[in-house]
Amino acid sequence: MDPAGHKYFTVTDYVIFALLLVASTAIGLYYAFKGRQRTAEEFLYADRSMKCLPLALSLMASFQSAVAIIGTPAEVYANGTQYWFIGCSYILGLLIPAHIFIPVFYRLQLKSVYQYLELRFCKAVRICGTAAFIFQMVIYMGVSIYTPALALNAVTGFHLWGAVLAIGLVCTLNTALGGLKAVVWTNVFQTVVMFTGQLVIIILGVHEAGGLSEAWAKVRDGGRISGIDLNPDPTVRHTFWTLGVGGVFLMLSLYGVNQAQVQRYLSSRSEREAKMSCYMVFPCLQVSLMLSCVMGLVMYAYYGDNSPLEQQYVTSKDQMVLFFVMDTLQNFPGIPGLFVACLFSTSLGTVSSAFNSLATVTMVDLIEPHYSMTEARATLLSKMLAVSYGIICLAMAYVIHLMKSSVLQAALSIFGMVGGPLLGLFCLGIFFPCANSIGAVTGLASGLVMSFWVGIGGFLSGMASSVQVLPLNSTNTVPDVFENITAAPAIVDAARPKGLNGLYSLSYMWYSALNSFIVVLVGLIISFLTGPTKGDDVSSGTVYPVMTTARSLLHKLVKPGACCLDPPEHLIESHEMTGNVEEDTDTEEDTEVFLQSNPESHMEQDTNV
Ligand SMILES: CC(C)(CO)[C@@H](O)C(=O)NCCC(=O)O
Ligand code: NA
Repeated sequence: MDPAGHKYFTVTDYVIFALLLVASTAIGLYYAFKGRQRTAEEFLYADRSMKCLPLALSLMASFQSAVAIIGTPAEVYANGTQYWFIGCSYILGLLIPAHIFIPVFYRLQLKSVYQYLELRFCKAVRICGTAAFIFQMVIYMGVSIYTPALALNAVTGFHLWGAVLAIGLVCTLNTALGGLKAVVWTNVFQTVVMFTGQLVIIILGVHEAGGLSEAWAKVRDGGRISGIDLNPDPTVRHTFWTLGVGGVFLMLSLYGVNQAQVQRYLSSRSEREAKMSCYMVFPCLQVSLMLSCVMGLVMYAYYGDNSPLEQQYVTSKDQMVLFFVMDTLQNFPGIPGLFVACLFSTSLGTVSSAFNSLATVTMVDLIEPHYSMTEARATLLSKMLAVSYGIICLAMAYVIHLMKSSVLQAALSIFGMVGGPLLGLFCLGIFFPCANSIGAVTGLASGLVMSFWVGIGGFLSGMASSVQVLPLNSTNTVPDVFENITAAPAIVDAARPKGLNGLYSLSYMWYSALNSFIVVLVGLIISFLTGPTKGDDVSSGTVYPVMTTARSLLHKLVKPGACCLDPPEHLIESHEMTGNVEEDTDTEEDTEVFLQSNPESHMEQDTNV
């Protein structure tokens, strides 16, 4: 360690790190030459030929970046394992996309998820949705590129913008040259690196902390193992309700209606395969959550309350994990390099997946409907788009550099603030046949206004209150302007936020639920005032038949197996119309329910798109 507290990489570390970047680029190049990417369909949808295991890993990689690897342990170190309860939200957060969103989107054979909005409402709604998505992803990219670079810079003195540029360059190359197939396969590789890196660090870390039983005793005595917190107060940052229920809406906005994910569902060989991949995300996400939470515990077992932040080795809690690795595992050559590779790897995957989806929506939703062009032209343009977004996101990283906040909360807040209203918009279309276009646009606008009002209000009032109060009793809270004061319950009771401040101190985990609810509510009210859409006027296949499905499910519970033994005639017919019979030999039961409820709709499908 030098006087500035920097710890340095050895040659082995550099070699391992460099290998990661080279391997990621090589996979991109391989698919670039193998697939040739002659058509935009191939570039953006991998010719709709993907299998479910690589897709599942890739689905996970989209929204799992260095932010989670660095932010989660820091959260657990500071506030205990309460955050782990977000794992409960994965159940509904993945079941609902698999059984509601995937069937609707897959059968419409969409080119982008925003095309749904035009089919269901009108072109204006589609453009608003696309714009909101681009905005969300560009900010999120800034966070996920910047996070690993900053940590690396703070701890090893590695050049900050050098690291940012390296990520940007590798991802841009990958996306521009390789297309979706390359992105998916690099994602698979990166996920493996991520799991390996975390696992190795945990094992060695436990060893350094004095063995398993010693480590366990320390975290238990330090109060880091949290029991379930059932406090219904929505302003408490992390409780079972904010995480387990609020988290469902967060998950839906990511895994249900986000283009990056829907594009992966659509690229699979069959609807069944798409659903399976969504199911398979569940264990992968749980393992990943477990590893990052355990990492936080290991860090606590090693440092106790005497954190590197307090000893001023690092300046923010998001730098702690990497510092921990460099501090304890420097004598294991290559291990710091492996961990840095793991950090960069996860962010690389996220960024390539985002670039690819951004290029897709810009092409499909903003350019194609207005200008017609040849296939070759279109492919070239999608590649140029990937490059342009690369540059914009680098600029965004600089903006994030200027803001100082906890990266995990920043990323999840962005998902809730922009992803929440988008989720609301899709729910309005899918579940409420009466909603009309005016309602949809006004609803989306209200949701966005609400979200920025509460989000920015919360940010500012959090900043104000962190100046006044917080007599830190050294241990379990680390000051952080982006976090609500509710992190320290004792203080909150004394100064309970009132009026608007009550709204501002809403836990960021509720943002997605609140904002999507506002969109649906306002959307319905305006639709009724301006003349609700009549049932027959809704494009077929764009509404999920909630009541029919519920009734059929109920019926099946009473008479189990009835419909499986004796499928009605029209069911088989309509099945053929969807065009993927060869894959769907044993479709699950609820699919049949859905088909049964509106068999005609699928016949018109092809002419519709
Ligand atoms: C999306 C969740 C919440 C799913 O666990 C998780 O991946 C996460 O916390 N992501 C943070 C953002 C990121 O890692 O880039
Ligand atoms: Na990732």
